[in-house]
Amino acid sequence: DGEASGRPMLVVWGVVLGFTLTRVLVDQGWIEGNPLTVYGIQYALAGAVFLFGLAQADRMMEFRRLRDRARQDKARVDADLVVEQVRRRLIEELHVGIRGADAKDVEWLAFRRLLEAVRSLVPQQGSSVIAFGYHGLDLLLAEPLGLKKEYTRLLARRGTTIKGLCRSRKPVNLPLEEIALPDGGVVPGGVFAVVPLQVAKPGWGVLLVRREEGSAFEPFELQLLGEFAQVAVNAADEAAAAVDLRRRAELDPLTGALNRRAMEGRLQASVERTHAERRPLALLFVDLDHFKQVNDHHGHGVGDDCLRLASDCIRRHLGKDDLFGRYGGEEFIIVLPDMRQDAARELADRIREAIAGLCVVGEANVTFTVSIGLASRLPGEKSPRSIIERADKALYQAKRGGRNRVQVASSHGFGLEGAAAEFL
Ligand SMILES: Nc1nc2c(ncn2[C@@H]2O[C@H](COP(=O)(O)OP(=O)(O)OP(=O)(O)O)[C@@H](O)[C@H]2O)c(=O)[nH]1
Repeated sequence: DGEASGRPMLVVWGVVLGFTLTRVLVDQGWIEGNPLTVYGIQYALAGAVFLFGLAQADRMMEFRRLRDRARQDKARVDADLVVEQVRRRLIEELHVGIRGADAKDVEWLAFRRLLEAVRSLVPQQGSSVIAFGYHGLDLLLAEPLGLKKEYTRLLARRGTTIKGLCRSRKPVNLPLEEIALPDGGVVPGGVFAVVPLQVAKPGWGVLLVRREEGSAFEPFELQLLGEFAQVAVNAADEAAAAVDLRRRAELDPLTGALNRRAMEGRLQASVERTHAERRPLALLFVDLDHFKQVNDHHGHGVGDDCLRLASDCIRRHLGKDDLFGRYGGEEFIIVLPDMRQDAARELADRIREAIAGLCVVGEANVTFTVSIGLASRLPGEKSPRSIIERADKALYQAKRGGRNRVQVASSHGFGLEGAAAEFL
């Protein structure tokens, strides 16, 4: 550039030099004077000054252009840096925040983190994540506090449109008019960035980001939202898979009951908690009667079916805080925290009766029964071992007493007879 603007100046200075020589020759009388030979030097100098000014203006403009471009580049780099920082923070938070979280909280936590991240990146009036059938959840709604109602209404009115847009799997702008409802509520309006979540079918999910009407999201914003949503979905998928793996490692594959190791850990915690809170706890030892005969007469497959049926039946009788584990081949333990002995006995009887009514349908219809030993945590008792021992003894008595019955353990001989029988 410098070379290009320098060339005309060189020519002009050459012309000035030429006219200076001509003037000298005129002054010496060697050539004839006329306006060109006498004043040519002034014309050439004026031209030189004009061209110099032009070149300077050019340089100035070029300088401004470069400065503006540098500013834009810096702004872009700064913005990219902010995006990367937020992305890194989101990944870290997802990694730390949802690992080890309760299985039921994993998705919700991941999407709350996502909403916080996009709020700091994309100017908006509010955002929410809505997902159906994701990881087996009916409906998952993560939204800023206090806006649950609005988003629920939005879903009721615009759910089909939003779901339809999710099919394209690409983030898009969706302008929506606000709807005033007869009950005084409103369905929020504005421009919505509809960002489909890549979740396994038949589930579907969307990140919705709202802005005032007339301020559509730029393509780079939509792309950013799509990328961040994907980061959160991946993290939620991984965390849910890890939870699933942990859960499976605790379950008995045949019956789906807790395996013995997991059961012992949970039982210990449950006994300690009820001891600390001075609450009752009942434990049932359940054993299938004459199970060897079932196996011998009908085969191991039918025996397995009996174990599965009995387990499903027991589970149907339990609450969400009760524990159910397979303790041995055909032995199960049921832990009923916060349940007094009377109630536990009634429950045990209901389970016994229900199992007696089961039937494995096959070549022969096989019915079977269970015997149950019941023991309660005694006041002051904080270890599961003695409770299991008592329940086991009671089970033995139930077997000796003719099977298909519930036997309540006696607390005699455990040195706790004197303690208040407050849980019994
Ligand atoms: N089909 C099947 N059988 C099992 C499994 N685990 C243990 N068993 C069988 O369970 C039977 C337990 O028999 P026993 O301990 O003699 O007791 P029982 O025949 O049930 O007699 P009582 O308990 O005295 O009523 C054995 O035959 C085991 O082979 C299993 O996973 N599947």
